[in-house]
Amino acid sequence: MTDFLTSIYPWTKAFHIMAVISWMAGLFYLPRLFVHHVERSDAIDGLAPVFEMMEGKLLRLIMRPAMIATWAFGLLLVFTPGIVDWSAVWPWVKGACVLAMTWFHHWLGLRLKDFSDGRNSVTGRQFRLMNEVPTVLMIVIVLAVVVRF
Ligand code: HEM
Repeated sequence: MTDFLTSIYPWTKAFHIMAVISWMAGLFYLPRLFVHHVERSDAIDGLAPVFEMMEGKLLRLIMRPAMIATWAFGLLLVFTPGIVDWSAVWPWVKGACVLAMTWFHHWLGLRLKDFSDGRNSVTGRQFRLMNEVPTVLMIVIVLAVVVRF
């Protein structure tokens, strides 16, 4: 099994990176959609359900499968022999940031449910601030895996 994981390592990493790009695209865009949902949807009748449809499709059809694929390929990389040196700092930093990114994904899902239940209480400004969370985490993760401090 470990020989097999070693032989497919470049493929696993390639698909991990593709999944990461897709997941990140959604994590960056969904909070932006929420900003406009909060600030603009009262201006035009029928706009709020259009936002909800776009947000729901982004979350369910792109972000959720991409998050699952990121985790699946990432864990295959973890189990590939010789890839992760647990005595180094970077895997722990990356692990903590990845857990925070996963929490952020679920936080967005809860906010979407609030919108569909008509009880959103987060302001556009707060969504703008939260939009920085995946940016900061992404910077730390990429530095951790590439620079390997
Ligand atoms: C979801 C759980 C994740 C796990 C378990 C995981 C695990 C791993 C592992 C073990 C590697 C292999 C490092 C190597 O080949 O030397 C890797 C590579 C990589 N990961 Fe992740 N990762 C996860 C999520 C993420 C996220 C969220 C990002 C970006 C925001 C990311 C970006 C990368 C990049 C860019 C590489 C390639 C680094 C290189 O070329 O050496 N990963 N990941």
